[in-house]
Amino acid sequence: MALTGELFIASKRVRRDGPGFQAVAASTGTPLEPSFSMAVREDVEAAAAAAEAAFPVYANLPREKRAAFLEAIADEIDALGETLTERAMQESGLPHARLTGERGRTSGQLRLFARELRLGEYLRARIDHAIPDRQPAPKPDLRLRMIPLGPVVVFGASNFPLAFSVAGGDTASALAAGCPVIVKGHSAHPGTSELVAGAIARAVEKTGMPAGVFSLINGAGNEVGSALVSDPRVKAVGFTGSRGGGTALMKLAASRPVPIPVYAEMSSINPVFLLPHALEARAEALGKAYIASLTMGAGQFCTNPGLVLALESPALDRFLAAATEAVSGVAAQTMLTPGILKAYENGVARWASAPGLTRVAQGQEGAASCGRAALFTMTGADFIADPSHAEEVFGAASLLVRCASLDELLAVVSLLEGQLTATLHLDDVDTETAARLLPILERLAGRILANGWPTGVEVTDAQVHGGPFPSTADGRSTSVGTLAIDRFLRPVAYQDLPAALLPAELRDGDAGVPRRIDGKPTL
Ligand SMILES: NC(=O)C1=CN([C@@H]2O[C@H](COP(=O)(O)OP(=O)(O)OC[C@H]3O[C@@H](n4cnc5c(N)ncnc54)[C@H](O)[C@@H]3O)[C@@H](O)[C@H]2O)C=CC1
Ligand SMILES: O=C(O)CCC(=O)C(=O)O
Repeated sequence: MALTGELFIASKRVRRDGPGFQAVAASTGTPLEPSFSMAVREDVEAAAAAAEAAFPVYANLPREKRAAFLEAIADEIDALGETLTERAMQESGLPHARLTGERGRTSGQLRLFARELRLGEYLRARIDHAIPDRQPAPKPDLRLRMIPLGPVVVFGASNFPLAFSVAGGDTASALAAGCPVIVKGHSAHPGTSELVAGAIARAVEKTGMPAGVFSLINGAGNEVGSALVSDPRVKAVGFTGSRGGGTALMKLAASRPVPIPVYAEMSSINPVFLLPHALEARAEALGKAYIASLTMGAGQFCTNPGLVLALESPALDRFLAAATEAVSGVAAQTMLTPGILKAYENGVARWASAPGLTRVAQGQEGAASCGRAALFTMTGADFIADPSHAEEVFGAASLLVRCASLDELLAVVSLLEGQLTATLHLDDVDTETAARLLPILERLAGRILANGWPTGVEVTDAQVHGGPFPSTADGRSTSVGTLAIDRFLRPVAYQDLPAALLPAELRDGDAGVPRRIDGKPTL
């Protein structure tokens, strides 16, 4: 399937003849064909106008039609097969197996949202019948359901060119909610983006969706993204990327005449707690598993275990010895972009020159495009003196904090910012310590794991991939799993409306969706 380098405005290919840009092969830096069009102001305008025009039609389609559209996108993505995987490999430097899995995850989550639409539970339909003779005043008839917000802008993420990009979780959940989507493509993988955008455009055509339901816009710098977030027709933003980028967009969205929500997933160091008995029982195995999680995908996961906390003990020395040995054997890995590699190397250099931090191990050297894994340690007391080292170093670098006591460990935890995950390694005998930590971790993170590693996010109903700031902009939501749909919905109550004006799900009789009627759950 030949790439054309065009944008997609209202599901149609559009070429811009001005200066373009090329992707580069992540592993060699060699430019890849073709040249990609860069959007101009009119493209932002056209995409926003088309999304606004599509919104009332798309939002009010029967749920079954939107479900069929999501499934058609999934089928088109699956049909791209190796063409998609190979281009994503070239552009991202990520390995074949990872991208094959990510392709399946991408189509899988679209199908999961189709199921969510059919279930209808997300509508939170509620009916409180009127009581006209209630004293001292009659009770009105009230009915509630969730409705979509309006056009959504999604920023494709560099580190998941499929599952968090053009047809990734943000797009799938926004489309499921009934919101048209304008994607700001990531310049690191424009070919991958074009292939997926083509799949969405074909699904739009095949299922008869309004064309403005989808656009893909590329652009250099921040101009196009800022223009999209500032457009009054845009009603919400999904973003995965840097803390600087995410907070800039939050500020921009908050300073609009009509502010809008930004669901930004930004930085997280995902603390891992090695509780004493678990550490004693399996120090070496934990050390090895830690490094496997840390170095997966060159450490370019926001769920990467960037901080490990444990109490000083001989078992901790054994853990560290095993982790050190494992890191030393890790081959350098291609990083996503030269910018991300540079940011990683700067982060590692900052740690290496910081007083109190010791680099205990490095991975093997590699090509110029590759990042080397790195393992650092420091004491709890030094961390408390300078907690700035808790800032995310995006890549395969991690910090082990050796604490003198549980109180010191708790003092370290109290200095941490919001996290996507917190992990406990524990045995039965550690339960009391874990129980002390648990309420603290609930306040700290969106997902709490026991005896596992935080990388790899299962896409399910009960998933939370979110957490307090700065792991995300709004810890009340998740960007993975079916609850992600909530970000793009708002409740509307209908008081005393005649049945003919009510949406089907709120009329009396069997509506085929779970509802709460006069305080009682149905279905
Ligand atoms: N924690 C995480 O999940 C991730 C963190 N990162 C961090 O971000 C760094 C840079 O990676 P990128 O993927 O390029 O992220 P980025 O945040 O620099 O860019 C992501 C997207 O947002 C846009 N953008 C960024 N700042 C903007 C602004 N002020 N106004 C308008 N648009 C803006 C960019 O054009 C791009 O499309 C990495 O080195 C890493 O530190 C990157 C990916 C994931
Ligand atoms: O670990 C995963 O599957 C998702 C991680 C993620 O969201 C990210 O790295 O941006």
